[in-house]
Amino acid sequence: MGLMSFQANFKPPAAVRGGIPICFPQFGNRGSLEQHGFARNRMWLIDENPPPLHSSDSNGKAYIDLLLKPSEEDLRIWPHSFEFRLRVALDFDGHLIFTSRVRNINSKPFSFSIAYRTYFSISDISSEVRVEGLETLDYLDNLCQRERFTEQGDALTFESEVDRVYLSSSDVIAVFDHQKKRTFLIRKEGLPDVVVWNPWEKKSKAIVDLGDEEYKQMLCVDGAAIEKPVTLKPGEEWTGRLDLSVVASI
Ligand SMILES: O=P(O)(O)OC[C@H]1O[C@@H](O)[C@H](O)[C@@H](O)[C@@H]1O
Repeated sequence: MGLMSFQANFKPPAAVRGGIPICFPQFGNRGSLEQHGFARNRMWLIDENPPPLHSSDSNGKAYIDLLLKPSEEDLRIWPHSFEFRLRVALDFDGHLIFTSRVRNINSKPFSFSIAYRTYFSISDISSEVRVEGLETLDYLDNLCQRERFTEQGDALTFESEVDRVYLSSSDVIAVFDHQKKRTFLIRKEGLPDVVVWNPWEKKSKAIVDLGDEEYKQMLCVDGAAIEKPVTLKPGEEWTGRLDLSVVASI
């Protein structure tokens, strides 16, 4: 379901162009950190003994638990101690489920943004793909200095670069691919916003780890919490969940 660029660079600390990098604790350049925050550029540890999750997050699934804690260097640029636990699970029906838990282990509150940057592999962005679930929503357009607009169309189709944050969406979004006769379903909890990004022709040429033509076969649709950052008091924990699946469509 996911796209991995043929030009992707797998050498840390660069983020990988494809898959599902996690943008945390900042989205884009809305803060002083590197673009999309540092989490996607770090090595996560395998969490051998995570605090228990709800049984529905484990039963009948294959899963791995990952853990990110800030390094000394991270704390210098973002002085907030946290534990970010991520469970990546696959169930028998092919649902890929990401359960994130961010805990404040500091003595002061902090706020963060998060997005699961999800690269979907599609047949052809300009003729075969539409996104449903964003109709009538307000969005911030990154191509117009984050100005706020309201989505007018019935479903979102694509004919040029798109870089938007849709606000307060429903918890199910669908990406239809007519040629491949399949639909990606994005179900989310705790993630009110949805980012839609495709760099289109000109910008793709400027992105070194994306082939010049690869924008045609990719679409990013990210479950996210951006407009209203999440604030955690000392000891508090936030949970967010993203469930991705594919169904056949006509
Ligand atoms: O190249 P990156 O860091 O993965 O980001 C890709 C794009 O992600 C979008 O969400 C940003 O609004 C763009 O500005 C950015 O170019």
